[in-house]
Amino acid sequence: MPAEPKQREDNKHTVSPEERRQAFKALFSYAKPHRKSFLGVFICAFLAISADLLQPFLIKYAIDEKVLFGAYGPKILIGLAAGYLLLEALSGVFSYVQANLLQRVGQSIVALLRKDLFKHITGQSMSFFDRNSMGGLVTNESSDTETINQFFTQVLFSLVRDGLSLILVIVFMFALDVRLALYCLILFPIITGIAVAFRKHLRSCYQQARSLLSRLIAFTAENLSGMSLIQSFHQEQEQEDRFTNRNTSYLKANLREVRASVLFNRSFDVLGNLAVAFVVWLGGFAVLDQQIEFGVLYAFISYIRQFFQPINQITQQWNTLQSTTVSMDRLWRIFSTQPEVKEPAPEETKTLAPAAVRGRVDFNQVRFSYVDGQEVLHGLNLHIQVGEFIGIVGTTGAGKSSLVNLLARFYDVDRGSVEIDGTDIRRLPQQDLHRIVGLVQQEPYLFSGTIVDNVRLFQEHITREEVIKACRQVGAHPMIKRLGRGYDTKLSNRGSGLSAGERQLISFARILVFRPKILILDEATANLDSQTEQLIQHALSVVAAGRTTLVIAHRLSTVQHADRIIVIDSGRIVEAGSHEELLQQDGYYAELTRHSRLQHNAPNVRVQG
Ligand SMILES: Nc1ncnc2c1ncn2[C@@H]1O[C@H](COP(=O)(O)OP(=O)(O)OP(=O)(O)O)[C@@H](O)[C@H]1O
Repeated sequence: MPAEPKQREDNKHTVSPEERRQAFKALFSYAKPHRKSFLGVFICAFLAISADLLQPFLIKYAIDEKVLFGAYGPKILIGLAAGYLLLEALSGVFSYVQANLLQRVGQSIVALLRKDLFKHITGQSMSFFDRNSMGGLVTNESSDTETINQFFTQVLFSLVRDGLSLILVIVFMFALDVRLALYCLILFPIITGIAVAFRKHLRSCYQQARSLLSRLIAFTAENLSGMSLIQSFHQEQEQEDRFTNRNTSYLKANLREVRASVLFNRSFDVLGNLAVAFVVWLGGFAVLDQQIEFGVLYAFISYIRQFFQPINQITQQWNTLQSTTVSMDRLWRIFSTQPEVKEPAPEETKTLAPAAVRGRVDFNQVRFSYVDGQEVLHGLNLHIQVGEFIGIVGTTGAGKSSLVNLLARFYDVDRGSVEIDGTDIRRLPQQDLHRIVGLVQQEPYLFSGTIVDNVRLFQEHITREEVIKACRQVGAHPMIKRLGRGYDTKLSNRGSGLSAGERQLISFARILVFRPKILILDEATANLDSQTEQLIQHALSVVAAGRTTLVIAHRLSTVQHADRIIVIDSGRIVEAGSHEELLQQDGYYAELTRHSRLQHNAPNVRVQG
């Protein structure tokens, strides 16, 4: 299978208008299954607004027909009062139903979006995680999806509800008096002009505040993860000063935003009162001239007040629309990234039943680079027999991890191939490959959960007994028994309560439980005391039995008994053979051994790395 050329997307890639259109189209596809609920929301909104707007009409009727002055006796008056209360109640009920329905739809959409995003991110290749920071992805998963919720529950809804409300107010005003309504419409472009101008200023305040907040969060996150460094170099005061600078800038930006917002809202109120005065002045003359009735004027004054509210609401959504666009761009960039490591095409796929795999591994003329033009492995050949124990040594940056990363298919080779039992691993479904190749990382990752959960990785079909048996075999049982609640002890924060050696033992037990035919071990660099060292050596011999094993060794003692030791230097295998053979050759490996002995003056010789 020929290697495909690398297509790595640029981190700073900007979203084109066409891509944005597609992004919004994709977003609306999430809303599609909720069409009926949206229709329900809009019907409820329409009914609530209508009930609201009918109230001034009732009062107008009561004034103009002299009901308020006892013209028809108390019965009609009571009837009108009851009608008014009924309209108020209906408006309340429909608003309540509409708000609930809308929140339910918005939350359901966002829950699904979050799920899809999580699935998409976990399906990405390692190169994706090289390019995207953890903090950024967490923001995408949490706040960007939340902004999308606001788009549905605020922006879209406001456009419809307030737009509808505005239209109905205008209709009611025309129904009352065409001339007065026309005068009022003159206000429309003035109000909109002011609102748009103000919003522009508000938007820039808002954007500035958001970007300062992002800076503050990034600074905090960076400091938390580098806390040990800060404390060991006594950098607390410097970091506090830098934090204070950022914090003060954010505070100022926030206050600026609040000032602009208050000014805008108060200006709108003043404008509203001026409009009322204008209507009272014009309408008052019309009442005096007996061109309109007093009730009409009363209703007009009520409507003119309601005229301002929706315009204000709609313009307020502008900020949310802005942040939705930014979030949408960010999410779209992730959703449109396809994993570089792809599943094989159906006609290329070869299934290897994990149980039937023997465990032969071949690296054939492998060339590989993380970044175009900077090759890390240069035409590397390595043929590993079934059940062979291979030690891989070499200085820092030699390419040891890169080699095993290719076998786990975290990345694909640029040229050449990696084969298991003679099958190119690019032809294997990834799920099968990951059952065949097991990995114990340099810093074993532990999830929040019990020891049992961590050994069986939350797979309920693996029994507790199997877990305990595996832990006994690797020698982790006594250590686990000493923990507060034994196998049910809850680990948190990546198992920070356990030592590096203990975490490694747990990850060895995982291997026994999942039984991969090929094992990759990136040995921990941490200094281990001799007792833990013995425990780990024993556990390694247990998990390596009957498996093809590749161990990246940072302590040469770990691989002294390996069937074969591979020495890698600058992306090439420079020596290969058993410990004794390599010492006899008196080449690079012998040099490494001498160097490590001199450096550490200890029986457990180490190589840099
Ligand atoms: N994710 C990455 N993106 C870009 N370059 C990388 C990446 N990982 C490793 N490299 C580079 O590839 C080269 C080989 O790195 P690799 O991690 O394979 O070395 P190593 O022998 O395992 O080193 P160590 O013993 O320090 O783990 C180095 O020059 C390194 O800087």
